[in-house]
Amino acid sequence: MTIHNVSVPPLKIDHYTLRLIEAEDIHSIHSLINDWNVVRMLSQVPFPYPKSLLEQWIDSVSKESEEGKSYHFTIIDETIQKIVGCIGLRVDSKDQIGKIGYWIAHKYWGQQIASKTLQRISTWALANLNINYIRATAADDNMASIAVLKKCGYQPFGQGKEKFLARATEQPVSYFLLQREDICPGKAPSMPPSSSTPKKILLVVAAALIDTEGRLLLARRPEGKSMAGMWEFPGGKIEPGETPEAALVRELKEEINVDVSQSCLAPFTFASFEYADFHLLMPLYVCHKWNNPPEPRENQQLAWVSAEELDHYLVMEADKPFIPLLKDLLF
Ligand SMILES: Nc1nc2c([nH]c(=O)n2[C@H]2C[C@H](O)[C@@H](COP(=O)(O)OP(=O)(O)OP(=O)(O)O)O2)c(=O)[nH]1
Ligand SMILES: [Mg+2]
Repeated sequence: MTIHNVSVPPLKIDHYTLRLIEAEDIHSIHSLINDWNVVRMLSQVPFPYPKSLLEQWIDSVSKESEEGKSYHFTIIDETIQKIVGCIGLRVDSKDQIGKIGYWIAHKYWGQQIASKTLQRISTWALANLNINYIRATAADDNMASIAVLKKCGYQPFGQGKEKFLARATEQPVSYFLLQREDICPGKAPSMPPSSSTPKKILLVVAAALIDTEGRLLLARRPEGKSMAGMWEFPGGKIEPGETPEAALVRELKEEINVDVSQSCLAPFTFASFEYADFHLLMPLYVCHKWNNPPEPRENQQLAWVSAEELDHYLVMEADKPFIPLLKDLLF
């Protein structure tokens, strides 16, 4: 599937840059991680940490990142041009979960590097990888890490015990989970649900563009939008005074540079779905004819998807009932 070809630009946050770990990083990383203060909080790392073992690890994670199985980054502080820690996650595509881990060198503790970079990588991962959740584990005596996870929106979801190699014992640990809904840019905290306050109805219009090979176009909500990383049908909100068809013609031009005429939009079905903050009412049109090949204008990924492939895409909750109908239409 196309969605595994993730390009990984260096990620920036304040004066920190996260870039994929490279073989040459070994000396800096080894001098920073081979420290009891750091290693005692990492379950998989022995102490002392032989350089040869680190070399093997860097080698294996470099291969894994080419295969889309894991993404491990060095954190560089640009003001001093030095590596200050590492952060990364392993992707479990079957369960659509990313398992995250990080450490910051002892001399750089107290600068909020972990929370800034955890926030950055979590937002990137949920928007760009084939995952729905990120899971983290912290030793119960790692108060700093637990505070970082909570600050970044991770929710505790259970406890257990894990072997910590450096301590040569099992340690009690807490598990944390971050869901896409926990990252919502610009969203005001929602009021507790109340059955007496009706939700605002949001009118949105969307299109299933179908090409001559019988595939339909999905777009991925880009980083910065709510529910980033979920796949949807191109379209958007109907503005006051607009007809749904006029809004869809406008949205298709704005989002994917496609010219369609209103007469080529055939009403297909609609979604009526209650989200936490609003009730979505969204007509879906089918369209077979347009000008200009679709191109992403909002930094979103686009994918032409066949009926067989549809189930592999994480579509917006409201769109799920469309899938069997569209499969019937495409076959
Ligand atoms: N376009 C689109 N929106 C959908 C789909 N399914 C679904 O739940 N939605 C929701 C997500 C959003 O809450 C809302 C549409 O918002 P949007 O962000 O696309 O709106 P827009 O294009 O006007 O963008 P913006 O200017 O507000 O950023 O409808 C879908 O298949 N397509
Ligand atoms: Mg839109």
